[in-house]
Amino acid sequence: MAPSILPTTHLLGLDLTVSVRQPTPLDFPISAPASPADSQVSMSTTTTTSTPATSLYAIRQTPNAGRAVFATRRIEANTLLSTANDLSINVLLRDYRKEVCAQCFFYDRGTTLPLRNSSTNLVFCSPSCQQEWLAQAGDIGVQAWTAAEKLSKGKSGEQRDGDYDMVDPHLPRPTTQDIAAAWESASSLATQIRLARAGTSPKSTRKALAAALREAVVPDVLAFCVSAILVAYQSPERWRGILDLVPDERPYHSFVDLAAFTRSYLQLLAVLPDKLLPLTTPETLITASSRDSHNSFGIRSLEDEGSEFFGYGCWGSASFFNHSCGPNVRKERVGREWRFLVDRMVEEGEELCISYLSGEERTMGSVGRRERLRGSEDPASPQYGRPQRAKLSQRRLIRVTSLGLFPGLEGRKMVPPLE
Ligand SMILES: C[S@@+](CC[C@H](N)C(=O)[O-])C[C@H]1O[C@@H](n2cnc3c(N)ncnc32)[C@H](O)[C@@H]1O
Repeated sequence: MAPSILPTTHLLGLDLTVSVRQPTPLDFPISAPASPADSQVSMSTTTTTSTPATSLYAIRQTPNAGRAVFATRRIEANTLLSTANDLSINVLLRDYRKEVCAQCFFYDRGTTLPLRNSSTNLVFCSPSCQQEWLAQAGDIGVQAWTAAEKLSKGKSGEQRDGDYDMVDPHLPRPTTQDIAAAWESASSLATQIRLARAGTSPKSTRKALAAALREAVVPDVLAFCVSAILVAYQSPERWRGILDLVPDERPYHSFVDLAAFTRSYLQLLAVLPDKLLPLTTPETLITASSRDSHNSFGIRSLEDEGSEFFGYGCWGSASFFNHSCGPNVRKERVGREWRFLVDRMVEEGEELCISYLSGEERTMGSVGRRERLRGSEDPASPQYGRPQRAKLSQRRLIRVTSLGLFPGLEGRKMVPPLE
């Protein structure tokens, strides 16, 4: 039966121009590099087609929308298709760190949660969530998050990079060459910091380390990088899941964004536990950004149509659904899991789609939705016409609101919801 591809495109009149990536085997070994990889600024760009363990659907290549999920038999309405419990890279926005449980993302309309871990500054809704988080993080995770928290808090209270928050979202996205050059230019400082950490350091290398620590911190970017490095270190299987996702070769939405990542890299090189240093590399961080960009799900409040955007995360197994504005699959977050349920009866061979939109976007007109789904308004850009996922980046959303492009939505409580 012929697959029904791009239902939304027709509904919205979108002119999507998404290139098809051929599935190829994974080429990125998970093991730590033998030596610091500061001169490697490449990312792994291959994807493979996973085989889900279900008789309900299969993932297949489509002519013009990459891989997609197709029903392999008739499925009744309200059938649970899959449960994604493989949260890997994720960020809980700093502004919400006292209000959202770091384990199950419970949120009670802005109430500060009762249990706080003093070294990481994370809060929990219950002792069991706290214990579960600690067990999953392990000693190395606690050490890494403690080090990041110290950096974010700074000696004189909270540090914020003003430029980062205020950047114009319409600035051009860095090209792949810009990205390679930025990471390359961080490499000599990185080498010095590594030498200083190894204790074989003349004064100049110790200075490099001190300089990295004096730079302004962007806590949410730092958290993204810590999370990525920990996934790469602790969960080879989940990291492979990340590698399997469709990459965005231009994941940084501005030069300020790119600089925040290279700076976070140097800062983390200066403070993370020794064991994590072999994976604290441009390759890890570029790979993480490139996969996160089109594959993250927003983590939102469960009430008020998800008006509170707490953060975002990658659930590798959930990232093969394409977007439709008339989806036949609905998604529900239950704690750290996503559940996908068929909304109406589907026939064998039908494409199973979710909506990438949420909150206010669901009630937007087609023009507004089309704008939200476009990666770029520049037809020359490879992002042009590409549907973008939720967060696409919380960083961008925060800036959009701070620039007042959504009048009345200023302030972090009113970040415009995207999914
Ligand atoms: C989360 S991934 C979905 C799975 C993806 N197609 C793959 O091959 O892995 C999101 C990406 O899929 C593509 N996509 C999703 N929905 C689409 C649609 N309705 N039409 C065309 N491309 C779509 C876009 O490239 C988007 O960036």
